[in-house]
Amino acid sequence: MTVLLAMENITKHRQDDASKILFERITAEIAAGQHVALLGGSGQGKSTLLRIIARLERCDAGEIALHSKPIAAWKPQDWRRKVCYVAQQAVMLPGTVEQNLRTASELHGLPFHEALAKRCMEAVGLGAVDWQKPAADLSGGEKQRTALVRAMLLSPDVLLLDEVTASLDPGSKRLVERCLSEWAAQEEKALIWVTHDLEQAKQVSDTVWFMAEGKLLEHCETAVFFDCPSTDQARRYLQQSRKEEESV
Ligand SMILES: Nc1ncnc2c1ncn2[C@@H]1O[C@H](COP(=O)(O)OP(=O)(O)OP(=O)(O)O)[C@@H](O)[C@H]1O
Repeated sequence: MTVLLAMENITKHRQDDASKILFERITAEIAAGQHVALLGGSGQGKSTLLRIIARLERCDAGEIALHSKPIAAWKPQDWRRKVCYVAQQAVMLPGTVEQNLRTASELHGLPFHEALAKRCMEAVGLGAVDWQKPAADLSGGEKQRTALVRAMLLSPDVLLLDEVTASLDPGSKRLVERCLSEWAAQEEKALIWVTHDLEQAKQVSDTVWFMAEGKLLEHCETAVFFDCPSTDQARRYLQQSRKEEESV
């Protein structure tokens, strides 16, 4: 297994109280083609960790490297092309859908692959969307999927997905899961999914990273995590999540 991205002892303090730790000493690696579900209760810092990996926020201590090269040795723009973050609330750039799809590639000096963009839009269920429509007029779920396609067109080595299907209907959600999983498998891309949907985590990941009490408490194969988690915290988290799912 060739390590693509490595984190060592990543620590972050709380933004509202810098004397308190949000999480500490997170050490983990991800390889090309590996699909991680990053799980944990609300407020553990999962999104913060993704944003640190995406270089949108700084950690307070620790090291991150991509292809064995430390983050500080990369130009920020090069890092952000290879490690893309898709937020839960998709942010559209001003202009049309087409401009949104084109701009990311152009900003990074990459050619725009129109045929690939069309295939990806179709694969996520947006084949009928008018590319000349202002992106601001898309629905929340359409913006979310357009943002995903925009990120995939950059062909990042690591795609960071922050609850990206939370606003989608079940059919669109399945399309996105399938599209991302197939794309990642074909291209040997690494995915890190933050999700509260345990069924989704089982389906899309081969590895679970579980955060609780400010630490990465479990780091194991997905089946092992769900069948026999090794910590009480993970057992409680799974029980609680299943109860919540049953009550919906
Ligand atoms: N920009 C910010 N300014 C201040 N506090 C923030 C900011 N972003 C996150 N936080 C705080 O950091 C903590 C961790 O938030 P984060 O969103 O990373 O957790 P999470 O595990 O992803 O939560 P959830 O599952 O609810 O999305 C929370 O207490 C949150 O309020």
